[in-house]
Amino acid sequence: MNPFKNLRIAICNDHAGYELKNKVVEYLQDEGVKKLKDFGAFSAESSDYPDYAHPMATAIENKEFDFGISICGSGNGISMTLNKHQGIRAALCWKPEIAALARRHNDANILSLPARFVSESEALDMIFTFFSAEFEGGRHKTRVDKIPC
Ligand SMILES: O=C(CO)[C@H](O)[C@H](O)[C@H](O)COP(=O)(O)O
Repeated sequence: MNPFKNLRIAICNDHAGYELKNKVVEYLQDEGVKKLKDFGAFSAESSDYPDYAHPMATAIENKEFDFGISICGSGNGISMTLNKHQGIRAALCWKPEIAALARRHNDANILSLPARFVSESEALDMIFTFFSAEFEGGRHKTRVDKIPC
């Protein structure tokens, strides 16, 4: 089953995530994703992740996209920025099991990847796993509903 064909996915990165982002874009296009928008950065020159993360988060909050993928060196700075937005649950993941749980238990709407700590194939595995998993609801919904402050 192709988990991407009905999805509108946004992607953002900083310089540290630029190379991996290009591989991810190629992968998603090959898989026939319904809609894909790259919010930048568009080069490996030093840049500031909030400049790309905030516009992507706003577009997801405005329902222009179903999900996002964010990539920086450690994955932390970009996740911290995205999670300032009320409608965003960005999950920093480093192995497929955690990516699946981010969807199943946390209803994450952004998969955040640490480009300097995962290989391309690990990243693509996580992407496939994340988008193949579904939120389980139930007790997890009760908890997720308590997150906003
Ligand atoms: O913000 C980060 C850490 O949370 C990202 O990993 C950045 O990509 C990283 O800090 C960039 O570091 P650099 O030394 O400016 O390349």
